[in-house]
Amino acid sequence: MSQVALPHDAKAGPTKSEVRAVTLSKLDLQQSDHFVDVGSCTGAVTVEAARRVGRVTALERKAERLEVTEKNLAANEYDAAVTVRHAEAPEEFPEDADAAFLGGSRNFEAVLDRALESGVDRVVMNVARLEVAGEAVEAFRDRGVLSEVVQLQVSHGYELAGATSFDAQNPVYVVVGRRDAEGMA
Ligand SMILES: C[S@@+](CC[C@H](N)C(=O)[O-])C[C@H]1O[C@@H](n2cnc3c(N)ncnc32)[C@H](O)[C@@H]1O
Repeated sequence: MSQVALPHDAKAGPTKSEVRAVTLSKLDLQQSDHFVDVGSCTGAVTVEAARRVGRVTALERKAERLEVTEKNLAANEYDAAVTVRHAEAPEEFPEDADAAFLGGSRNFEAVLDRALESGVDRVVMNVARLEVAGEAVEAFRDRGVLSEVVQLQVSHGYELAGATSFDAQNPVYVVVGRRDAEGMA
């Protein structure tokens, strides 16, 4: 399938394609999964997941960003049944989810609790701010689901004086939780 198209922009997104690639591999999505994207914003992760699983629920607390999710979904091909909801999680978090991505950090401990109650066995949270990353790691560890913490730093090459130089993006912490976690590998 073609690359994800994101013709519509929103502040705070998108999760960059390289970061999405790692995030999705850690989520280990299966066709039978019901996947929940908390903080869908541009819908970049929603679209990627909708190409891998049978059902997706996208939650976004900001109405104008949820509209961007919807418009970008319309610009892409996917097979999943996708539900988009204007809600601040844990509100509206579905009761039969299998895997979840927390791209937004508001209420994240309550969201994590709800996700685990709902039956999620894979959950990934991406965090840019160091202190929040520390809190996220503790929250995952306290619930016995901390499996991995990956720090990603991506730089993109550009041409400079006939050679290649790099533009660095901010680091991202990818906190990976699994129900069967036995602590960090
Ligand atoms: C960094 S952006 C996520 C980017 C998104 N993954 C993308 O690719 O465009 C975080 C988003 O999460 C939303 N958000 C934060 N906490 C939330 C919550 N508890 N429930 C729903 N949305 C939330 C914010 O409004 C924001 O749009």
